[in-house]
Amino acid sequence: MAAPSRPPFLFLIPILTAIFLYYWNVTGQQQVLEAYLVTDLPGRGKGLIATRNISRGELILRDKPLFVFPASIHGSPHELIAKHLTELTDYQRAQFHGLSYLPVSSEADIPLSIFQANAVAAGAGTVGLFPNFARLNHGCAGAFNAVYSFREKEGEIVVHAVKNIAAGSELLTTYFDTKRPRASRQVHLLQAYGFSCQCSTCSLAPSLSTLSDQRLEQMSLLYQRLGLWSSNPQQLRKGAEGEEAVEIARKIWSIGSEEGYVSERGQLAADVVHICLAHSDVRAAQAWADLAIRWYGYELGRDCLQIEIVKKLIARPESASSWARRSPQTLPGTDGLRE
Ligand SMILES: C[S@@+](CC[C@H](N)C(=O)[O-])C[C@H]1O[C@@H](n2cnc3c(N)ncnc32)[C@H](O)[C@@H]1O
Repeated sequence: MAAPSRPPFLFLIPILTAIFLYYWNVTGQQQVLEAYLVTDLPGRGKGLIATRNISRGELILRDKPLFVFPASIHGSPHELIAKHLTELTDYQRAQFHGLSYLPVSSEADIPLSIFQANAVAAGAGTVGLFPNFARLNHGCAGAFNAVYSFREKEGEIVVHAVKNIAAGSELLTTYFDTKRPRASRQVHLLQAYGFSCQCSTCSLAPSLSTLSDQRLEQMSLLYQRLGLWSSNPQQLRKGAEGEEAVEIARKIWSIGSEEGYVSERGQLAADVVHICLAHSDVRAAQAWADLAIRWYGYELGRDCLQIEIVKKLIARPESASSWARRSPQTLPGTDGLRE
């Protein structure tokens, strides 16, 4: 009996599959899907575990909100949440009800408690509930390895790795500014989120914890001093001047490296760009701009708006609002700063 003839295009199937898988990998789509799994973790509900090594700067997840709210509302938050819930699909409602919440005195309070335990800022004056992102647990100071940011244009939240993360490690973001001592962080986390933090920074031995507290407090004070800098000479508010201001930024950077606190660095470097431009030092401004672009890329993604702004600024320094507003000075660059 003659063998049934096979359609001539069948041989294309494995080739097309290989091309598809290659494209899937190369574009990073697969990486986004497979970078983590959601699992139960003892004493912390659910959390995200890396399923493979993740490199600093990788996009870990992106998420659309189930719904968003104005940050301050006039009516009853219960009613507003109830209204939003009726507008969700069954699947979305199940996602919402599956999220964690703080202890409540009555069942009717559960939706609000879910919202309070999980919602985050979603642009100016707005908070949103992002169902996949909401599974991300918290780590303080040197313990968190991922940061989130809201993309106005896409209306979604994105999470990027700010450290290299080994397969099997938990992905942790930070719920608030943890540049403060352990005791104060613990009080805040217990009140606002109902847990006693056991992250690697909170679990340091007492002597190391004291050193960590000192570093974090110092970082915070230095940020305050840097915040007093103004490009406008009429607004001298006890702020550090030129070289001193840049040295403060360098000190913040170094303490951050020691502590393992490697966040907000894109913004820090971008602030120094303005200081350098105010003192007409384009060479130093360029060095800080390079650093800002690199760190914004890690923290917010290489396609973020902040990078566009820095690039435009450094391409036409004279167009900056801070340009040459202070006396010309040669300022410190970025040499010797550790990653
Ligand atoms: C936004 S949710 C995070 C996901 C949550 N674990 C879950 O099961 O859906 C916030 C809640 O997670 C828990 N959580 C977050 N970080 C934690 C940590 N480091 N240690 C213990 N519990 C934590 C707390 O119960 C907190 O109220």
